[in-house]
Amino acid sequence: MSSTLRVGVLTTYNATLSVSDTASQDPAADTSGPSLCRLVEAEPRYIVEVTACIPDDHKAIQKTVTAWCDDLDLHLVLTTGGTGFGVRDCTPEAVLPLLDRQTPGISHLIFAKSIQITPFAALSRAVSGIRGQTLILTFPGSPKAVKENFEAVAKMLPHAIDLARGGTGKKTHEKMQGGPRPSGTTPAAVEEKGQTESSHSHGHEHGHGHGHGGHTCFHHSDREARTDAASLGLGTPVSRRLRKSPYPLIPMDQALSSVMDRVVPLPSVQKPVDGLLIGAVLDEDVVAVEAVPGYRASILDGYAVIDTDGPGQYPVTAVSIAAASSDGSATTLLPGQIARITTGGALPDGATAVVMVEDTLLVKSSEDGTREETVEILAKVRKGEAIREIGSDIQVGQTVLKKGQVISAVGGEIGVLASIGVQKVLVRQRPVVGFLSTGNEVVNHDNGEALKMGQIRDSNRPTLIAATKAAGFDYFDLGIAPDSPEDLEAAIKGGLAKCDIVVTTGGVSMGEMDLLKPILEQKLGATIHFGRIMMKPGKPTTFATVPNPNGGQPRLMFALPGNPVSATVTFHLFVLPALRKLAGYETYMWPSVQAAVAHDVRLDERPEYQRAVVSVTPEGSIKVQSTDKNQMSSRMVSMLGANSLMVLPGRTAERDSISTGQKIECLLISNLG
Ligand SMILES: Nc1nc2c(c(=O)[nH]1)N[C@H]1C(S)=C(S)[C@@H](COP(=O)(O)OP(=O)(O)OC[C@H]3O[C@@H](n4cnc5c(N)ncnc54)[C@H](O)[C@@H]3O)O[C@H]1N2
Ligand code: MOO
Ligand SMILES: [Mg+2]
Repeated sequence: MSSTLRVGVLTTYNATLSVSDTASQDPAADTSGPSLCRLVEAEPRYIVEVTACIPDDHKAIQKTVTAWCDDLDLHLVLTTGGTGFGVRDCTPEAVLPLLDRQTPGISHLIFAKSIQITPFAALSRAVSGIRGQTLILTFPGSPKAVKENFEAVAKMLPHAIDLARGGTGKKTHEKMQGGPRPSGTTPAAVEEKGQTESSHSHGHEHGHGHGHGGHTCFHHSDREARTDAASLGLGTPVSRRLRKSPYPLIPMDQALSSVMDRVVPLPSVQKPVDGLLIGAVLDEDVVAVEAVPGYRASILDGYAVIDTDGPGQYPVTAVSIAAASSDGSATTLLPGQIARITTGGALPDGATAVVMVEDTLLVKSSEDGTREETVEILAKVRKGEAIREIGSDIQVGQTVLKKGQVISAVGGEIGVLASIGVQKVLVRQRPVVGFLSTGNEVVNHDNGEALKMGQIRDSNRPTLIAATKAAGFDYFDLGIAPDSPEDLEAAIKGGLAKCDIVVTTGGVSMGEMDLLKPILEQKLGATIHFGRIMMKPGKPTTFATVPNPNGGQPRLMFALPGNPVSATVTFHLFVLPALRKLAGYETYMWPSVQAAVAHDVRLDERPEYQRAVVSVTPEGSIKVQSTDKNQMSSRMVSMLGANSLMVLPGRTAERDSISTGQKIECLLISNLG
């Protein structure tokens, strides 16, 4: 069993609730999804890799659970919600047909524990089982029930997961037992012994004490018990929105590998050798089928000689000016003869060296004075001197370029390919990225009109498009979409049809107009791999994979935060490396240097990517300076002149700043200043 167990947490909610349904509910209460994530991640062996919050919809539940089991091959899928008696509660009905095998023992164990706490546990219709190698448990929709249910199975879960994946479960079992398992002890029996009493709260999926003096109600459905039941759903009244993000705050390195592990380089195509090839990554070794030079060529302007003739006066019997030979053959030099030759001219057969004109004297010219007839060779020359032999630059059969090599803008690769007559090469397709700005307040930066109260100019799209162009990638400008589900869905779908990556900015945080996450999950069938990162700026950065409307590899979707600096920084940290990997680059992350900070830097509680200028001092050391003391994510001026992002760790009790002169890692996102 791998050391980390990858978990998916699916929260379902009733999207048809009206505002009045929430009247008696405690809006500050936690939600079951985030509670479950916290419970799971309290155990270091688990990592919540994906979460989703979707309506109580049979098909939507099946789609998500199937994708998590079959595509993501998670170890464990936990659902919360939809297990009660409510008319819309359909999680068991959705999940049951997906199971290859049911695990009634686990369901009974949960039931046995829950019924000790409240008789209303009898109203849970939760199921559990295995699909492929993934264990699936369905929990009710209240945080308390979720806690009790999870605690009921917590000790046994790793063992169950191990068995579901074909393991023997021996290790886990021994660990649980504090030693090797005595033969004949069943996992269930072990579990019973290992259980601790969970707190006797009354929280269960069908109603309890919030605001109602402990009322319990048999017929209440799952949704009503979710006293916290706000949601991130579309069409859900703001009063019912989630008050805590259901997306776990994951560390940056996890977010980066979550993205990069899902980026598969694009297929390859034959492309002509020309300037459009710059930036492309070769997907084949290129072997020379022509030699360079293709004939014995002179390096100098002078005389082709036979070295053994030595210094002396010789008749000039032939001329070789660099040009194609009219009959395809070379002239022949006999001992005692020399030939006039220019740089690049073909050597006559028999010539063994070239003497430069500066090392000769004219002895006799023709009668009309136009031709050299006799020339004196002043110095001795060595055999082979000033001759480029056939293939001395590139031999036939030599591998000149390697698969994976980038066709640089410097010119070397194009030059070599051209010199050996290669007309087409196999290169990775270049990805295309689409940019969509979102927000009712956002207007085109160049519309020429004065801004109305509440409007802002779209700085994100021009910024990201410019950075994309500079990196040599193609893009589609998808314009601006207002904060309406229909407009956003249509604009993103348009982008997905023609772009390998779609990047949106705005609408990913906690506001009622922040619709990107629910649209991705509920309208586009996307799998959100993360929705929040422990970083500054860029906390709500969202990454999803979306089914490709044209078939093939899923599309990648980055829903970046709207704040301009957050959008720009996360674009550099995630999108450009993803584009480079898609394009086949083997090195796709930014290079970094250690630089001494030129001033004290205060640390934020979140690991921070501060905009900075890295430079080389006259003494040759590398220093770094923040661009701006006030590094707010809305202040685009903090990007001015930045060539680097300082990688600052989060503040700890031991360290709250970096002192002047201390070295810090800096990512180089542009040339050194
Ligand atoms: N209750 C909470 N509120 C916020 C949180 C949070 O955790 N809880 N996170 C904050 C953080 S951090 C960020 S970053 C932002 C992200 O906001 P959104 O991605 O939802 O973006 P919007 O709300 O649409 O816009 C934010 C900001 O950016 C301006 N904007 C949007 N698009 C553009 C554009 N194309 N060009 C220029 N400026 C743009 C927009 O007008 C807003 O001022 O959320 C915090 N809130
Ligand atoms: O994380 Mo946000 O991007 O700070 O403003
Ligand atoms: Mg917002």
